[in-house]
Amino acid sequence: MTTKWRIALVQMNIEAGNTEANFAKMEAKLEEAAALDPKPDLIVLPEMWNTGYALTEIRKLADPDGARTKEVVSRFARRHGIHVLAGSIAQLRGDAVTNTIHVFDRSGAATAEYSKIHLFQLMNEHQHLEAGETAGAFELEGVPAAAMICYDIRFPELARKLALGGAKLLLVPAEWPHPRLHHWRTLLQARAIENQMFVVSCNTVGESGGSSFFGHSMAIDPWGEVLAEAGEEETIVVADLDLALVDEVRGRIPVFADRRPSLYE
Ligand SMILES: O=C(O)CCC(=O)C(=O)O
Repeated sequence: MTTKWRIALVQMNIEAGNTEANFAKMEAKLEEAAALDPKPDLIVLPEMWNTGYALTEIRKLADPDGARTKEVVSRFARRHGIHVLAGSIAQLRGDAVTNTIHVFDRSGAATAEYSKIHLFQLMNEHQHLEAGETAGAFELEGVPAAAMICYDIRFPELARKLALGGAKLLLVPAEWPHPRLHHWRTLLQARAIENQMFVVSCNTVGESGGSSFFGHSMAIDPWGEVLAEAGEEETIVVADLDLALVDEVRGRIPVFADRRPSLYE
């Protein structure tokens, strides 16, 4: 199993409520990422890329059972032999809408699904979306990985649980606005340092519904070093990770062995 992973983060502007434009852009961005040389092993899309924060009409706009997303992204993954974490989408499930990630492997098979656990009240998510009920742990070609969505990163207990479950790589699609850039950077670095794992985040850019999304998609190593970070424009961020660093850092400062959970759990 290779420990070297090239990851591409699609930092894109989403047009709130315009699913056709967003699907077209997403497909174009996937092709652009696949054309990188060398080509990435994994492409990550941002949060709710199909609809943006068009929450008042979200039931009408959400992808029923994620069918359209699954068909398009699965076909792309298979054609290019690239893993895709299809950001999250607004997904219609019966009567409810969830904020859901789908993961596809190089053969195009859907290998994991995760719905945002913590809904962000400041942007009224709790009034329009249904929260997920399970944590997002999965494997990428034998690599233990995990996903959290945006506001989820404010909950260190969740990241710790995923790390204790073995995750070496945490993937974070987001739609995180100004003025909390310092929260975003600090929280992502903290999750990487305290859990001694890679944290890779993909944010959106642009203005919508009075919010301004700042980008700054990042790849952070288990030592807390920022390997790559975007500015505030549309771009594809590329990061080359060597997952062997996780075991090295965990061996150097044995945080997991030194835990005393009986005193604080
Ligand atoms: O926690 C924050 O400050 C931003 C979270 C957010 O925008 C979201 O979860 O959609």
